Amino acid sequence: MNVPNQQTFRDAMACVGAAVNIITTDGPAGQAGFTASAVCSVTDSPPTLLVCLNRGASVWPTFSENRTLCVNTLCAGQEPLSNLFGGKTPMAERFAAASWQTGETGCPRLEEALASFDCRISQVVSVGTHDIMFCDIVSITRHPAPQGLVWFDRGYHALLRPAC
Ligand SMILES: NC(=O)C1=CN([C@@H]2O[C@H](COP(=O)(O)OP(=O)(O)OC[C@H]3O[C@@H](n4cnc5c(N)ncnc54)[C@H](O)[C@@H]3O)[C@@H](O)[C@H]2O)C=CC1
Ligand SMILES: Cc1cc2nc3c(=O)[nH]c(=O)nc-3n(C[C@H](O)[C@H](O)[C@H](O)COP(=O)(O)O)c2cc1C
Repeated sequence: MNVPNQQTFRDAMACVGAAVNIITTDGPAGQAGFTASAVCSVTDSPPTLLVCLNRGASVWPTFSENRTLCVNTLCAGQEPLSNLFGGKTPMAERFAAASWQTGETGCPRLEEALASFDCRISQVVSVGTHDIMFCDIVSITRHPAPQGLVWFDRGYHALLRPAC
């Protein structure tokens, strides 16, 4: 069997467009957030998302202990915020760059995100380098921004949507 190597996999995945999200948490282990494209709807009954987090990331212990998170889906114009949460920037600097509300779980909810999903982590499955966090959705907030944002071909692209 000819198993593709890491670079072949990444080159192929670069063609798979995905929404850009900032995943936040707050709780006994403190506040943390990171940028994620590996977010997916699992089922609507009960409403459930999954989020994949590299166990080598500095934020991993915080999410692992808090067991709550908020998925904040970004709109066009929020690329600089995505870069801050995707880099090596200190946590206080990441959060200082935007306005936040506190969700029902205590997690920071990004004002003006296209959609925010406030969640409790129900299960965690480790596969290779990543943890798959299955998330029960506690509440949803939406914002009528005119353009979505996708990560495609290693860059950001705005998506115009009809009024909703
Ligand atoms: N799922 C993940 O953990 C992702 C991590 N990233 C991070 O951002 C950096 C830059 O990404 P790109 O500019 O898109 O170029 P890239 O060539 O590093 O990655 C291309 C695509 O491969 C996938 N990918 C990259 N690293 C991965 C990983 N460790 N595990 C699973 N899938 C992965 C993603 O779909 C990504 O868009 C990556 O090297 C990685 O550190 C980016 C996207 C997803
Ligand atoms: C567009 C984009 C998408 C990303 N998607 C993921 C992801 O789905 N899962 C993940 O573990 N890391 C992802 N990353 C990398 C994390 O955002 C980054 O490792 C995180 O900020 C932790 O960095 P730190 O160790 O400096 O705190 C992504 C980065 C970018 C720029």
